[in-house]
Amino acid sequence: MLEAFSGSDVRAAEAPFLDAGQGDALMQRAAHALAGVVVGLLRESGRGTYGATVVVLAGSGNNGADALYAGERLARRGASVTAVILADRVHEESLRALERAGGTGIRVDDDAAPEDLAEHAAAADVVIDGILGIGADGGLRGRALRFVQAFTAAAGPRGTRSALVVACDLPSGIGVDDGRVTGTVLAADATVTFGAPKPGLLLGDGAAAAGELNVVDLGLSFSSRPSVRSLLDADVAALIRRPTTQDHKYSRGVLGVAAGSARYPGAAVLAVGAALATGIGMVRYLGPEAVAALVHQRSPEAVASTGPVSGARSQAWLVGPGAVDDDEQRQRAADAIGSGLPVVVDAEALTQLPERVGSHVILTPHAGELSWLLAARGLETERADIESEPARYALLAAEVTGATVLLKGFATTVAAPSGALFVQRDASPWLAAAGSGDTLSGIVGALAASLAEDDRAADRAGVAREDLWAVVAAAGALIHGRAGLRAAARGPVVVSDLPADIGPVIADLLEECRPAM
Ligand SMILES: NC(=O)C1=CN([C@@H]2O[C@H](COP(=O)(O)OP(=O)(O)OC[C@H]3O[C@@H](n4cnc5c(N)ncnc54)[C@H](OP(=O)(O)O)[C@@H]3O)[C@@H](O)[C@H]2O)[C@@H](O)CC1
Ligand SMILES: [K+]
Repeated sequence: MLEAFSGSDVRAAEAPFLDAGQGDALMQRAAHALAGVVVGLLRESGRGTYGATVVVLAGSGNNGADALYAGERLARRGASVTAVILADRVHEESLRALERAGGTGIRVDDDAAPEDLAEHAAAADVVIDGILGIGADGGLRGRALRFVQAFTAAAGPRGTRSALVVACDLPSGIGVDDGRVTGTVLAADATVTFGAPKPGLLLGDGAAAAGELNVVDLGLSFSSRPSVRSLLDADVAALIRRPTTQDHKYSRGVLGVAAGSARYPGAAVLAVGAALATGIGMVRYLGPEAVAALVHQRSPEAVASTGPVSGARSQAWLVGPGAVDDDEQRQRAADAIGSGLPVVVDAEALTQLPERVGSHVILTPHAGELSWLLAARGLETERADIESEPARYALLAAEVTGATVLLKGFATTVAAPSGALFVQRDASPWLAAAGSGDTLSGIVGALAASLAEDDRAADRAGVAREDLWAVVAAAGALIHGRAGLRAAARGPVVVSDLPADIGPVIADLLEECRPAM
């Protein structure tokens, strides 16, 4: 699991080392790891370190020092290293170390035009961004801002430029703790972050600016809970409940699905198909006969009924997808939410939510639905506000409803009422299509049903019991995103074909994490 800690948490964790006089040792470890990543990237790109041109951008703080010491190491391996000092002050010892190793330092003053140096940097093999680290306060300003703008104009945007940009700790210009980019940012191809990822590397525009994330373990220990977490494959594999020889269809999990309506029958087909592909013992479908007939064409194993929730024994429920203008589906949604069982509440069923529920109720709104949900509780917000600060509003919604909130988007944000926050960025942009959310809710519903009676699930996932449903939702987002990526490798994603990719995604996760025999 990637666990991000705020800048102040990292400083607190670092304090005992500084008190013990080990600050320089930490810095050297950071520089060593940073240089190692640069060497690896140069090797991968076929350029090699010897003779490579490297430009180190150095700000006034220790972030600049890390980058300069990394430059020193690269100079010792034969790279031609130039440091561009973009502040009045610089960590002098690290600059001298670089110069002793054969590198050159250039101090940029306020009168200097940054264009020529920016062109030199744009033509380099590697640019190391040591302008701002966790000491960043607001967006880039002054000389650093002018230089980054000139560099971007000369080099072109990431993806088209020839120089590889490697961010030291974090890309300069992102909010350390929220990932917000209010002005200019130096988007990186790779980020080497020290001690722990910072929240800004997992959230919003900051995550996009970070490129490939490398986390360097400095042996820091944290007393606080992480601000944000992202599940990795091994976490999802550990969470998934594998069938045993003792299992039968009921013990593997039964998901009740009250989805679809005369107006939107397809949502039921998509949700049921995705749930079955995720791997459960049974789906009980509740809804109109005509919709059930359609569900059966695609998923003949679903057990269908037109009856109420009370007559359909399940371990978890999924309510809402496509259930529009249908009083019976509305009633089923209300009953399922009140059942005490884990329940995924999507789309239309969000209107059935009582004032307060528990974390076993998993809401899956998009930004527009979340805006409505908050407004219904007296909290007026624009959809655009939610899109620019998804974590903040998902947490707010979890706090005021008591539910687990999965906010849909390219990055999926999951907030628990405890304040725990998960972000998953596993999706393909091709997944932004009608019906995609129905498949996501089916996956999350299936995971919830299979884990509802599994007392060890939270331990396996490494989270507090109260945050289990947030992990389940985040795991669903990972599986959904991976299925989308798999499908997109063949071309534009057809959502009704997505279940065919869910099974192989789960097989890959389990295979990769199979314990050695
Ligand atoms: N913690 C750890 O475990 C370890 C930390 N390590 C490293 O230390 C780094 C943190 O170093 P740090 O504290 O010196 O802060 P850092 O970000 O380099 O510089 C801040 C200075 O920049 C300036 N400035 C601020 N905002 C600005 C803006 N918007 N635009 C322009 N300038 C701005 C401001 O200076 P001022 O302008 O006030 O003179 C401020 O003082 C950390 O990221 C990691 O790399 C590792 O070595 C090992 C282990
Ligand atoms: K940086």
